[in-house]
Amino acid sequence: MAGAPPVIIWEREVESLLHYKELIPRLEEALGKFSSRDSAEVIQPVRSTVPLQKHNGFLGLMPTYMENDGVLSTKLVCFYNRGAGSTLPSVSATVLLLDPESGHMKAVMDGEVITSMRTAGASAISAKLLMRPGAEVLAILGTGQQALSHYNAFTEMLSFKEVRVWNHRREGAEKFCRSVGGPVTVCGSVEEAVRGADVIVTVTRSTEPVLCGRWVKPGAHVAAVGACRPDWRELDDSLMKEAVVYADSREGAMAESGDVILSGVSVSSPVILTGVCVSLASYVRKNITAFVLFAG
Ligand SMILES: NC(=O)C1=CN([C@@H]2O[C@H](COP(=O)(O)OP(=O)(O)OC[C@H]3O[C@@H](n4cnc5c(N)ncnc54)[C@H](O)[C@@H]3O)[C@@H](O)[C@H]2O)C=CC1
Ligand SMILES: O=C(O)C1=NCCCC1
Repeated sequence: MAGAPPVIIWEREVESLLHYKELIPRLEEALGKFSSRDSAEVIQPVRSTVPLQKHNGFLGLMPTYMENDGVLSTKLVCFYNRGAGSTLPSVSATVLLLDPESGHMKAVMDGEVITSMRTAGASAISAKLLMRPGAEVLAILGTGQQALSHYNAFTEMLSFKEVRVWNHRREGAEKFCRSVGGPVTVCGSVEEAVRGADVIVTVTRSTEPVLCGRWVKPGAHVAAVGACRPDWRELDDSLMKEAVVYADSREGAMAESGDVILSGVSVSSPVILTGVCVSLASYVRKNITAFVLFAG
C-alpha cells in the first residue's frame, strides 16, 4: 500500500518557510554530523552525475540518509553551462523526502530555493569559522542566483561595512545592485573588487580562473562555489597553492572541483567545521583560506 500521497511544497512556500536564522544552525549541525563520518548520523555518497550533452548540462543524483534523525531524501539537480542568450536558469532542482521504514514518498519539494539557500548558508558558515575577526569588506564575483543568496546570507548572518560586486557583464552587476536591499559597489574589474577584501565569494559560471592569488590579501577567506565540474575553474593555481583548502565534502571536492583537481592541491581535513582548523592557516604564506562546496 502506497500510503498518503506526498505533500507538494513548491517554490513560494519553500521561500516562506526557509529562513537563514533557522537554516544556518541546522546546516551547521548537519555538516558536523557529516564530518563525524558516523554512518548512523549521515550517509551521503558523492553524487552520481549524468551528462546531458545535448543541453550542455548535467543531472546530479544526491541521496542522503540520516538514520538517527529518521531522514531519507534525495535531491535531483540539473545544472547547465548555458550560453549568454539563454533565459533558462543554470540550476533546476527537486528534493524528494521518503519514509525510511516504508520507502513511501512523503514530500516533493522545489529544490531551487533550497539549493540557493543551503549553498549560501554553507558558505556563510565557512566564513564565520574561517574569516579573520573584524572582517569588513565582502566581494562577490558573479551576480546570478547564487550571488543573490550569498548576499542575503552573508549580510544577514555576518556584518560587513562594504559589499562589492563584479560581473563579466556590467549590466548584470547593475541589475544585481537594484535588486538587493542594501548598498553595493559595482566594480569594473575582478582586481578592483577583491583588492583588500576580507571575504571573497566566487559564484560565476566561468570555466577559466577569474580570481588570481596575486590580488588576494593575506588572511582573506574565499568561498568558492561555481567551479563544480572537474574541468571548470574560478580560482587560479597561485591562489589554490597559497590557500589552506577546506570543503564541505572532501571526497566530493576531490572528485568534482576543477579548482582542486587541476591545481593538484589537497583538501585539508575531512573534519572542517571546527574553529581548530583556523589555526592551520598560520602555516601558509598568505594565510588565505578557501572553502569549496560539494555536498549540496
Ligand atoms: N557548489 C555548489 O554547491 C553549487 C554550485 N553552483 C554553481 O555556481 C555557479 C553559479 O550558479 P547560479 O548563480 O545559479 O548561476 P547564474 O547563471 O544565475 O549566475 C552565473 C553568474 O556567472 C556569470 N557568468 C557567466 N559566464 C561567465 C564567465 N564566463 N565568466 C565570468 N562570469 C560568468 C553570469 O553573468 C552570472 O552573473 C554555477 O556554475 C552553478 O553550477 C550552483 C549551486 C550550488
Ligand atoms: O550541490 C548542489 O546543489 C549543486 N552543485 C553543483 C551545481 C548545481 C547544484
